[in-house]
Amino acid sequence: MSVTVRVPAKVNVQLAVGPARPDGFHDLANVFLAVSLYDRVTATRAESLRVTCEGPDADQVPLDRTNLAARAAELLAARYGIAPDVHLHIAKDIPVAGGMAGGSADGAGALLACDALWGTGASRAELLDICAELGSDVPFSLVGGAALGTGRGEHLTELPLGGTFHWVFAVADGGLSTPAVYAEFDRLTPAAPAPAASPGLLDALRTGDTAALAGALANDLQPAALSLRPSLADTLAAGTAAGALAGIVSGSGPTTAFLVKDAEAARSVAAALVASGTCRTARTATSPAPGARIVPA
Ligand SMILES: C[C@](O)(CO)[C@H](O)COP(=O)(O)OP(=O)(O)OC[C@H]1O[C@@H](n2ccc(N)nc2=O)[C@H](O)[C@@H]1O
Ligand SMILES: Nc1ncnc2c1ncn2[C@@H]1O[C@H](COP(=O)(O)OP(=O)(O)OP(=O)(O)O)[C@@H](O)[C@H]1O
Repeated sequence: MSVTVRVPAKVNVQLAVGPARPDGFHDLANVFLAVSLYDRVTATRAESLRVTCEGPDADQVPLDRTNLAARAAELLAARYGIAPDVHLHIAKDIPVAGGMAGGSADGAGALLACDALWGTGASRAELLDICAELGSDVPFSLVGGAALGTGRGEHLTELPLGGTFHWVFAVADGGLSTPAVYAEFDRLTPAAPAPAASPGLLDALRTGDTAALAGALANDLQPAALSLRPSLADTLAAGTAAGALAGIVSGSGPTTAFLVKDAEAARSVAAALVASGTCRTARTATSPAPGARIVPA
């Protein structure tokens, strides 16, 4: 018997970052939006815990116990006093180390798949608790849609969304380390103010107003990502020159996200980005997208 779960990537439409806390994390006002790029995690009973991965970036994914999918299985099994004997297969479509929460998606996906496979019957609150232990972005991968993350991003308030948003993602060569980007933020921002969500941005999401959302996109980690990877400025310029309403570094980068008017604009901006030679590839996607869901057999 197998259980397959589909889990979306995310883009941060606002990422307000406060000063470093004593525990090394940063308080955030993190407005997450799930987008229609998905990983699939399949859990199958096995003799022992094993992870495999397929997809264009599969060679960059660790297959040992550091994989967030493996860690999710171990945490759930430990909580219920069972052996984490499961084969987790990841069909990876979300760019790796791209600031789109790909590893987090696999953690949330494995958790939901193992819960169903083992019949543990964990409550939603317990699953969210395990997600928060796995990583700051993991609870949102379970929930999907749109949400404001506070604390280190793990405390979620779901947000209403009034329409469909069209995106183009320019995938860069190589990844950026999330801790390195936060450390660069600390170096560049000696006195960061307390983070707060922008009322204008929340209104734009609620009313589905693409132009207003384009004007409100904001990522406090963008200067740090650009400092570590200056060539991202060329990608941002190429996307806006091609007709995107706005461009932004996605989370800790190096993927850049472009908000566009409609599906046709998405196709032409993606083609122009690839032709510009400033990215490895470009993907189109829409919001909203649902959180982690079991795929019917
Ligand atoms: C950049 C974002 O993707 C935006 O959603 C997240 O804030 C990062 O979330 P994540 O990858 O799930 O991060 P975690 O696995 O929890 O933490 C990895 C590292 O990122 C830094 N980190 C992460 C979240 C946070 N609020 N403050 C931080 O400083 C810390 O150095 C931490 O050791
Ligand atoms: N299932 C997984 N898929 C991809 N990377 C994983 C996974 N589990 C652990 N990792 C490790 O996590 C690192 C970050 O990968 P990931 O794709 O999650 O980055 P990200 O999208 O930038 O994350 P975030 O947006 O949450 O900061 C990888 O370099 C890899 O070593």
